[in-house]
Amino acid sequence: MALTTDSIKSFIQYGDISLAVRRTLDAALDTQDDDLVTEAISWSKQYHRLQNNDENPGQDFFNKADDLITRISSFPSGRFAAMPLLNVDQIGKSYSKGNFTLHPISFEIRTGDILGVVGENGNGKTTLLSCLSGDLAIDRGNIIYHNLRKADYYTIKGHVAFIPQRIPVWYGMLKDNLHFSAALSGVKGKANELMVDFMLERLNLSSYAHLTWKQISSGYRTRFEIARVLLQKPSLLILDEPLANLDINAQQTLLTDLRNLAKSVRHPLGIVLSSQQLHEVEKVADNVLLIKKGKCIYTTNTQNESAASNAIEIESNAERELIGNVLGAEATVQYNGGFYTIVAETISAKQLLQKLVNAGIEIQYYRDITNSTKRYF
Ligand SMILES: Nc1ncnc2c1ncn2[C@@H]1O[C@H](COP(=O)(O)OP(=O)(O)OP(=O)(O)O)[C@@H](O)[C@H]1O
Repeated sequence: MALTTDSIKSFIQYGDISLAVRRTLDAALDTQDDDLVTEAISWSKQYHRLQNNDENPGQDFFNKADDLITRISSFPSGRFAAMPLLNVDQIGKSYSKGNFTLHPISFEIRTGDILGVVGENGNGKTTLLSCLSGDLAIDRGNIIYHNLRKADYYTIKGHVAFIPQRIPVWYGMLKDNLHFSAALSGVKGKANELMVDFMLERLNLSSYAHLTWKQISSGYRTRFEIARVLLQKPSLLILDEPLANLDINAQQTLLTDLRNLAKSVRHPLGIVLSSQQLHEVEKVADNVLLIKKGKCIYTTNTQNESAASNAIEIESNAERELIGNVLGAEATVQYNGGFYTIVAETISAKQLLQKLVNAGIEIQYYRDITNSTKRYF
């Protein structure tokens, strides 16, 4: 576990304590040593207590970190190996009412993969996700779930977890629902207590454990739902717009956590998530599908062959005419209400930026979108 513990040490060194705590919990779980997991949970609780009281961690906190890191690193590193999970071959779907059609689409997902599904409202993201989760029957094509012997509804449901955009109401306390969820997947007795405690800490829900659905915000309901389905150990986790109810920090935390969860040594999984937050999704996804009017018009897996020009996106108060004059015939400039999209075939994204800066144009925001789905939005 030397690699993992080295990164935890560096998070602590640079003050990224929250990240260090989350990674330590994951690494402790990967050791499968219950005592170590219990101690990591209590260390994490100490951190959250300090945070809630606006206090800085003291020496005892860092000593405990050293102790946990040393013990975790004495375990052999498990090896993550990507395995085929799902093959989606030319699937399509129409509804009995209305005109919408999801046109044939193909892709594959392996354990450890994150697939981002992006597109504007009403373009078919939820439809595609519901086909993958088994909630909607497909009209054509084939989905192969590699580690299932049968692909009937109940078997798929035991293997694929789907978190909808609007989290359904649950009854009773959050903690009891988690115990129930773990029990449904066969985790009983002490192991159930440990795993629920772990999940509450891991998703920073411990101080909400005794609250009900009505008493927590929509962002926390999303976190609760993630904790609940993870206790059922799915091999494919599908999340419909999970970022929608989260603040910007929580979005980053969730995406980094999903990245790590997918490649967990103990329980690797595939993840599919839909979102409007294109750039955020592109940062963590292995492949991004852009769906427009029910058609997959772009995937990042094929972009390397198709990106024949360079593109940047900038935010600037400069007039379009001035930008156009500075760049001349080498680039086309488009204004998209707030942003300029600039495309050029012969000059690189960096050179485009350089020219603008050299001409004294003030730029509030810049992004190289040469290989981004954003170009096709
Ligand atoms: N049960 C249904 N019967 C008929 N049409 C439907 C049904 N469900 C969805 N649609 C239509 O299918 C299209 C795609 O909807 P879908 O929810 O898949 O899009 P989306 O990209 O997820 O949108 P959003 O980002 O708003 O959630 C829409 O035009 C919607 O009206």
